[in-house]
Amino acid sequence: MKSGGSALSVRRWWRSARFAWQGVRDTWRAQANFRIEVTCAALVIPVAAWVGAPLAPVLLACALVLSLELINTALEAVVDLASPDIHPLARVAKDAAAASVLLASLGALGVGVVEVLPRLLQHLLG
Ligand SMILES: Nc1ncnc2c1ncn2[C@@H]1O[C@H](COP(=O)(O)OP(=O)(O)OP(=O)(O)O)[C@@H](O)[C@H]1O
Repeated sequence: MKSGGSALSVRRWWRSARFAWQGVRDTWRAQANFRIEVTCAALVIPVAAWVGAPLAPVLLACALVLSLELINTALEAVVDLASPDIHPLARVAKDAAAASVLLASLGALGVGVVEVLPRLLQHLLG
């Protein structure tokens, strides 16, 4: 891990952003769940804006789910590297990481049900 150079270096920041974007692309290719979550976010955010729902909780919920899916993918890769064979600790690590995504997804669903769904129904029916 290199952290030298000025904190204000645009070149350093751009280099880090390119690596981060590569992580998003790798996860998009490898993880069907990530593709589903990105699709849900891309649908829900414009709908939330359209019906006048508060955008901050919706954006935060989407960011949380996608971020945890990226971390879950990173952890799976590290576990597969460190423990290609079956090991109880590898199972604990992978299951806990998967549980974090599940919990965030349930929270995001709750935000959608509380903040977006009633306004959407009002727009469509009212
Ligand atoms: N090395 C291992 N040792 C023990 N159990 C493992 C190991 N690798 C995977 N598992 C078990 O199998 C499950 C699925 O693991 P896998 O690596 O296939 O993730 P996945 O199906 O790609 O998960 P996700 O849907 O979150 O991407 C894990 O949650 C864990 O319970």
